[in-house]
Amino acid sequence: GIGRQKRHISFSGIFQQVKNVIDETNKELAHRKEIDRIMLEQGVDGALGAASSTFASHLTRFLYTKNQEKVDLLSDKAWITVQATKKLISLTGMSLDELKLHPGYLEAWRRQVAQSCPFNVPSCDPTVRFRTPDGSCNNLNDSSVGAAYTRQRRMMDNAYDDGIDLPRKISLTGYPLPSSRLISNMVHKTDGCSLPSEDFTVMTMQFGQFIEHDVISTPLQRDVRSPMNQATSYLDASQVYGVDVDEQLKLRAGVGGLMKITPLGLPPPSDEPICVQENPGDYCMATGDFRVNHVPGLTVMHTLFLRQHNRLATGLHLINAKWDDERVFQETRKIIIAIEQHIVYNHLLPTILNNEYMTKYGLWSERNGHSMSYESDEDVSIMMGFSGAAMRFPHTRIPDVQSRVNFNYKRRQDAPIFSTFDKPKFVLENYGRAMDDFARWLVSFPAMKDDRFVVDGVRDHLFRDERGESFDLIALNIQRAREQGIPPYNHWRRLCGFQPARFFTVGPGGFTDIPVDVVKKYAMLYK
Ligand code: HEM
Ligand SMILES: [Ca+2]
Repeated sequence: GIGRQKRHISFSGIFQQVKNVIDETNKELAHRKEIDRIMLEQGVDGALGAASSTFASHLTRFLYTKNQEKVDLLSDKAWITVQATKKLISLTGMSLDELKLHPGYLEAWRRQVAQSCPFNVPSCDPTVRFRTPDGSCNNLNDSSVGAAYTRQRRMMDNAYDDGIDLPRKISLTGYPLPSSRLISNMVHKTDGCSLPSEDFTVMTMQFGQFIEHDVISTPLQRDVRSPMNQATSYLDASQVYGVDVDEQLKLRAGVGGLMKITPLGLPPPSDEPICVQENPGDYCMATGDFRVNHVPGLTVMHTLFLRQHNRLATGLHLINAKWDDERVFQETRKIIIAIEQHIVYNHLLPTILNNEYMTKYGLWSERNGHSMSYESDEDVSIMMGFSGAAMRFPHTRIPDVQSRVNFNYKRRQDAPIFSTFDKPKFVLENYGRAMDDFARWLVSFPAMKDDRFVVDGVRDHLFRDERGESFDLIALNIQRAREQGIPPYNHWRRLCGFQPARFFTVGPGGFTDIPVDVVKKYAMLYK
């Protein structure tokens, strides 16, 4: 039909067609931006931003856009790519797969889109001693892989309803998917069943969130469904130091390799105050990652690493008097990164993977010396299934409270977790000594069990405001996966070499790794 005819047009014809759709889409983008500008001037978006207790602003604190200019530029290009693809599909009558395989369109597309791509491939000096701030040049074969502000990747095709950018709304049966909140209520509500772990302290949760912020930071990108990562994908303490030279310089003291720290030993104030300041003297803290103020326990982790940096730098400078600020800073940073990696591999991962898998995948550190293993053809960039789903599993480890434990571990004072979100007043209490109290809690009280139950403090009362309205973290997780086109359960089973589940039963042909009571719930939820 039409598709076949069109495939025979000349290359210059194809080139012109691609050019036209891109030009047209550029014009549409300019128009949309003009509308946005007018809305902002008239206060529609502005009103949301100004009222700091609104849900919208709470949510944007968690999925915050760090470098608006950079993210906007990249999002615009991504938006144009998506919209122009849709236009080409309707213009040519070809399917997405046919277009992708068509040599003429592919070539015309590459030439024109690549030309306007704002991303430069970094050039690398293989002799430098230290990691770059943004993670580039770690892999000399592919210098931008894993760098900040590059794309997240997929393990398999996306599962958008239209294969391009439409969030998943329809199940395989053609019926609408159940509401995320309903799933959360039926499967993840504790009903008093959420038990403390018998093996692990709150620190396993808190250190987990801390290192998650080292490797993942998905910005809110309007209209574009293929997220980028604002963090470096490497475990390189970018949540401590930032992801570019400018960020690092802002956080550094400029002498002796030290980082800025207040006289009370706390992180310095941020010039972007995205936290809730309630008491006089409250201030939002600045670290390499903007999420530092989310809960007191997380602020503790940032403070620990900051103090440890300055402690090491002071010592290194003492024994290497000739080293300048830069040298002391970089040598210290290198040690801090090694410490963090050591804890991840030898202490955190074994709380998640059993001995068999730790050994099978060679995850333990060497007992002596260091490992020289490096796989340059391994793509280290964060996978969307990881940021959007798998790495969120420790949400089940979150306790309902954030607690202070006194110096002799005798008294404990609980604050409901929902009362602490984004409020630095908790750690600032008592001239910052409350930080120690929260730290003692992290290492002396249990995290919650790794099960399907999630405490009400984040499942019912996330960002609860004065009117008692709130979010549900688990419903957000489920919804986010649908928005990001993360493939459904059976796709992952196939990818892992298992048969897909065909019936709501346990055993052959059904679910094999989910308890029968949960399978019954799924049978009620899904067609
Ligand atoms: C105090 C405890 C925690 C709270 C209040 C919290 C809250 C949140 C919120 C509100 C989001 C954004 C949800 C969305 O709209 O998609 C989020 C995302 C996420 N959380 Fe948590 N979380 C906590 C602990 C953890 C822990 C312990 C881990 C893992 C070790 C974790 C892993 C993640 C990941 C991977 C994301 C996606 C981040 C991104 O793509 O930028 N969280 N969390
Ligand atoms: Ca990193």
